Amino acid sequence: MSEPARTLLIDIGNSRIKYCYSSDVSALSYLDDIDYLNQLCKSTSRCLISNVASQKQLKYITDILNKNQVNIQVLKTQDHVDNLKLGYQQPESLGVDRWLAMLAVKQFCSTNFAVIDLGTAITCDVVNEESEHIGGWIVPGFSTMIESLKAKTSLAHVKNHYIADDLEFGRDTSSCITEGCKAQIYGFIFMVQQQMQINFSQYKIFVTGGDANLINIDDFPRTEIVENCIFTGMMRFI
Ligand SMILES: Nc1ncnc2c1ncn2[C@@H]1O[C@H](COP(=O)(O)OP(=O)(O)OP(=O)(O)O)[C@@H](O)[C@H]1O
Ligand SMILES: CC(C)(CO)[C@@H](O)C(=O)NCCC(=O)O
Ligand SMILES: [K+]
Repeated sequence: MSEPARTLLIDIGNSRIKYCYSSDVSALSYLDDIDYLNQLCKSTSRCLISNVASQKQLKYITDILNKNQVNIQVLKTQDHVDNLKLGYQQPESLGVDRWLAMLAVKQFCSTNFAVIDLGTAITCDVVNEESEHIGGWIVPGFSTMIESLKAKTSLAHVKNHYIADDLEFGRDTSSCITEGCKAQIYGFIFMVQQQMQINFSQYKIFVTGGDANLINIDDFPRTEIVENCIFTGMMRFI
């Protein structure tokens, strides 16, 4: 029997490329060697792409897909999909990853919500019960904070291995950095919570992204982790 038709989903993130098939969005892998895409093309005829990296990066990937006769759809941020009204004056300038994360959460959440993506950048986007995107925040992500701290100080030589399960005060340079940057993320989430509390009587907060495992979610009421938000959002276009 031939394999069922399935679509390849590719998320070109700021620092790495992830992919999965529409048959199982939870089984995501990292495309560390882009040329491996030639292998992936053998089991698909269609591909959806979200890209927040460079056009050059996107072209490299679409060239491989075209060569393998895979049908490509590059997703672009659009206003008024699934009734979601974007808060930007120029909606198309809102990152497609942020838009897809909001569309993903809208699939299962009908109350006011904030979605926080802990990636290379950390973003927060707030959507009310009327499906209006109120706005959001963009700050450096965990690794980005550490890299910029090292670039601007004489801490460049410090190796950062240790990350505590719960938030701790550091007792050497390395743990002061990792725990301190973790504390920045805790602070960010607490501020999201405070603003949600001020604006809404009912709300939920969802956390996603590569660094979601850094925080202890039990420390935050009304907050839960949702994995693979971007791919779940992409499934809307299958
Ligand atoms: N091999 C890796 N490359 C990059 N980041 C990694 C890697 N392994 C773990 N990480 C962690 O994942 C975080 C990045 O998260 P994520 O993978 O969601 O980012 P991304 O690929 O840039 O996508 P996004 O566009 O969502 O930011 C980094 O801050 C880092 O701590
Ligand atoms: C903010 C990031 C870097 C987060 O990945 C991405 O969504 C992006 O490049 N966005 C474009 C700018 C914006 O969303 O306002
Ligand atoms: K992100």
